[in-house]
Amino acid sequence: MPRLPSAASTDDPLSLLVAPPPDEDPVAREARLRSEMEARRISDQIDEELAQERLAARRGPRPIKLLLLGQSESGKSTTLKNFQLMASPKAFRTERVIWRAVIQLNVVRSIHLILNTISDARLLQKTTRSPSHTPSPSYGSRPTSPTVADLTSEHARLQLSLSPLVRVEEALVRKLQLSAGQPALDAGVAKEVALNSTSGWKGNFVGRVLARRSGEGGDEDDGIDWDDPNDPGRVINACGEDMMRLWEDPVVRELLDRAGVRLREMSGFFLDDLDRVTSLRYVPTDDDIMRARIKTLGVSEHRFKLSSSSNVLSRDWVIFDVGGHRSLRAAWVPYFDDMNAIIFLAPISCFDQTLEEDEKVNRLEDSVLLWRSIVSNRLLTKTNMVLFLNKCDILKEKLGAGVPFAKYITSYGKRPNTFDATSSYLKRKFQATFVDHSPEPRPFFCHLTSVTDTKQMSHILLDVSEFVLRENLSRSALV
Ligand SMILES: Nc1nc2c(ncn2[C@@H]2O[C@H](COP(=O)(O)OP(=O)(O)OP(=O)(O)O)[C@@H](O)[C@H]2O)c(=O)[nH]1
Ligand SMILES: [Mg+2]
Repeated sequence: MPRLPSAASTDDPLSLLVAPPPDEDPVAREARLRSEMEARRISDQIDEELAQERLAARRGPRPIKLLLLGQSESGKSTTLKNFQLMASPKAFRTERVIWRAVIQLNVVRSIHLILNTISDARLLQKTTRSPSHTPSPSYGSRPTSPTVADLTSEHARLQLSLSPLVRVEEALVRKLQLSAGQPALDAGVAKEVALNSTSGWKGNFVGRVLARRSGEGGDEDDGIDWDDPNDPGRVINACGEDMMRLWEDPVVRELLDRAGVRLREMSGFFLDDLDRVTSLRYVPTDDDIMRARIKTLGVSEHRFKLSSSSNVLSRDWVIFDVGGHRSLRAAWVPYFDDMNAIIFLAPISCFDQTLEEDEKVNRLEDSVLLWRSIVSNRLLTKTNMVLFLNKCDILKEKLGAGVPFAKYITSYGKRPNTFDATSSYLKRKFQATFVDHSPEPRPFFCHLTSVTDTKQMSHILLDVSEFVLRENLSRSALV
């Protein structure tokens, strides 16, 4: 068995070097022992100082922790994207390759919705012609559209020419879900593609793209391999003109209206940008990335440093993004402990919509109830609350198009159907809930937002960050 040399071992070069001289007299010996003791004292002192420094660095200024809450599609992940853009625009833009795939998926999903609506209408037309017809439950008691009869062979041609998009959709879903380490679902089965953000799908995706790029010498700037023969962008580009024809067709628009399919209000709507988005060399802009939609599963944690000219914000921040679907809300609770602030998003344009999870529940009502349960939660008594009354751009459009707010929110009564009046009314309602249900008095901090508007958000997020830091400082001064 091999033996380690002992301290006194004469063949250990280090022992030989530090050993006292064989002829050392008592005075020399005492001087040597004194200087060895002093050296040990200094060494111990240095060790102690290093240990203290390590401890202080570990304790550091604690990062500010921020949790994003709200129902599904309220704009949480979009708010996170704005924070990421503010903290590090360069890192944010390295992810354009992923968002390109997400936007392509959003586009082909919208086209499929249109094609399915046409197929349903044709089916309905056939069954209404048959003598034994009873109204289809999916169309309810809606009268048969006179425009169904206007569907021509050109529509049939478009349906056929756009059929390759089914495979493109499947390929995109597989690509994104495999990056997320999730089993790939059949694109037709999954109502909406959702990704488990805890598994770092963006990192996997970018990593694979970068690895392939370095192997094949692709484009250096945006991570997109323009020479990839399997790039879904090629089929999308080949179908581009027919997609535009389909979307701009008046008969198709009429069918969508009658079927209640309001594509412009849906998440991930890019059909008004088909010209650009289906071009062969399409690279998403920052604004496109804000509008791209992928549903969040699980909870993801994002760390970054914010800085400002005044250096007020130079702190580490950790932001937690969660899935807002009803089935995912129980996963929020473990994160309530030790949070400095919550940004709660309530999409106020949804006053005339119901939850995807439960079609009997009005979306705005769900937001108010959710807000009440968050502000009254005792675990969050010391947590600062920031409220974003979001999707103001869509609210303005809806009210401008004449959708009556009071029809859905009956307590609104006879007030004017304008953006100023409805948003002020909702702000008062949310504030009253906050004041009545908070266990302790807290400042009410609210913004009217359109979180897809990066310019507006850069100001709002600075304001929010300063508020959170200020409140955090005054709280720690009280402790
Ligand atoms: N026009 C407009 N669209 C918005 C706004 N806020 C969010 N969106 C869009 O709405 C969709 C849903 O937003 P997300 O940020 O993904 O919603 P979320 O709260 O993270 O949803 P879950 O992950 O399902 O919980 C995205 O396509 C966004 O681009 C807004 O203020 N205006
Ligand atoms: Mg999300």
